[in-house]
Amino acid sequence: MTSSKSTFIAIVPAAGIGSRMQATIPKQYLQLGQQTILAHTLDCLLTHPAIKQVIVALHPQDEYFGTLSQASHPKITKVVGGGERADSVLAALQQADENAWALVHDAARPCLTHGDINKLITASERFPQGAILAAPVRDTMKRGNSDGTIGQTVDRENLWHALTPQLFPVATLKNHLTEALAEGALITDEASAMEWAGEQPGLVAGRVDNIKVTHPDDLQLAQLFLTQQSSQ
Ligand SMILES: Nc1ccn([C@@H]2O[C@H](COP(=O)(O)OP(=O)(O)OP(=O)(O)O)[C@@H](O)[C@H]2O)c(=O)n1
Ligand SMILES: C[C@](O)(CO)[C@H](O)COP(=O)(O)O
Repeated sequence: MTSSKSTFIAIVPAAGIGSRMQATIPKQYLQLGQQTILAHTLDCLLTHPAIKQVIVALHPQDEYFGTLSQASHPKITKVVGGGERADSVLAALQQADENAWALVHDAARPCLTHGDINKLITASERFPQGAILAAPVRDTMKRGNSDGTIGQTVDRENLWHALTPQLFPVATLKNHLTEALAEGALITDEASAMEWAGEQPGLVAGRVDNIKVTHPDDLQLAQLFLTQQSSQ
């Protein structure tokens, strides 16, 4: 359980290639207004007063990070990421203070706000096993058949979109993630590693504009959200 005396670090998995974005460069380095997607994400984390360190996992052949003004920030630690997002997160956890709490946040989510970070940190005082930002599903959900037809309607009661940051104790997350990956478990977010180990992280309702830039049309949406945020 976090307290006002807890130490918080951020982990930013930024070692992906952004294949679904169909861009000529990794999507985290695409321009979003005045700076890149990753720069926006780092600015939010670097300026939050409770975050003491930001560990960024980079692709081994990354040739862009060094061009960011944030690269020389004293709070930044770089690590080499892995083949999957979970491997990149684990590489960062290896460099993290075992007594700290880690806010793991996708580089590809540049619209994160301090308000949502504060909400997650405050809520985690109620969730000793950690918690994640999430958004309740608002549409009727369908599971499709391979032929393109509707297979079934999925009950959307208590169905959430998992967002990031996801906040967990470094030592516990590192142990569970290591074991889950060694067992070949499918781990697409930090909470799934904790759930794999039998933990029950908390769900904290977050902003729906905290989108993950994944497909080409997400870029314009992220720009709109950032413009709206800066005018508030
Ligand atoms: N081996 C990987 C794969 C992904 N990521 C990071 O995890 C976040 C979420 O992953 P995703 O949106 O899937 O990014 P990509 O893997 O780059 O996208 P794609 O799946 O379209 O290739 C991104 O910030 C990405 O940089 C990472 O650090 N290491
Ligand atoms: C961590 C995450 O953003 C939560 O929704 C998501 O699982 C990342 O998935 P991706 O396929 O690695 O983008």
